[in-house]
Amino acid sequence: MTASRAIPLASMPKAILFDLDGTLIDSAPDITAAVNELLAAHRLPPFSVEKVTAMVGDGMPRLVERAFAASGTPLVGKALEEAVDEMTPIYLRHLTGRSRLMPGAREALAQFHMMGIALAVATNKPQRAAREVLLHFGLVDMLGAIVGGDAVSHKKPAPDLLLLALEKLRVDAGDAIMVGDSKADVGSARAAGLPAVLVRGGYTQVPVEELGADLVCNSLLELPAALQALREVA
Ligand SMILES: O=C(O)COP(=O)(O)O
Ligand SMILES: [Mg+2]
Repeated sequence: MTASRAIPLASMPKAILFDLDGTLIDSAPDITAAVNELLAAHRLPPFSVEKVTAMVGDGMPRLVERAFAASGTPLVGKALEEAVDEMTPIYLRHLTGRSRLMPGAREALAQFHMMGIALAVATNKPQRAAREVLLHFGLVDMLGAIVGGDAVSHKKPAPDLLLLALEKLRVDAGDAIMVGDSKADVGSARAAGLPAVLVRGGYTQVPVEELGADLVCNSLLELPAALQALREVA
């Protein structure tokens, strides 16, 4: 655990907002299967999980745009919109078969839930997809809100998703923290006025230490103790 800056927490937060892809779940293999099915329908060759992982983080429309661009057939305007529409049912067919919970995800959520902390997921993934994944892994009952990229006009790193989640939880930004894996998570947390915690092992292309988070954890297994320790020094 490394703190790059003192997290401004005098007490445990009233709410914790979690990113989904690369933070609570390792969904890159499913997302890759969806991308490759879409590309195959356009007679384009598949990409590796590593290659697709680098395209994830800014929502499904950007994923589709990046996949076609990387295939040497960039799409814009109506053609891109049509490809995104075509991707929607494909994406929904590849949500959980190859995905796993990240280490400590269930345990961390359960521990915070038991402590009475309100929990939400704020993800750039489409909302319906996010809900289905969380249902599959049996996490929905611990969550006070699930907000997805298509629920707002500006995805992370804009603050909109986090503010919507906080509104649903009825918690002020000053009483909450954001936990994620990438630049968009830190950006959205800064924009919404929340401390940002990053967890290693997600889908960032830039080392997490370089993203300006208040705290970096090796895994979600460390998170409950890390927050407790920060409270004790605050
Ligand atoms: O679907 C994406 O692009 C990323 O989703 P995330 O915000 O949960 O990381
Ligand atoms: Mg993520």
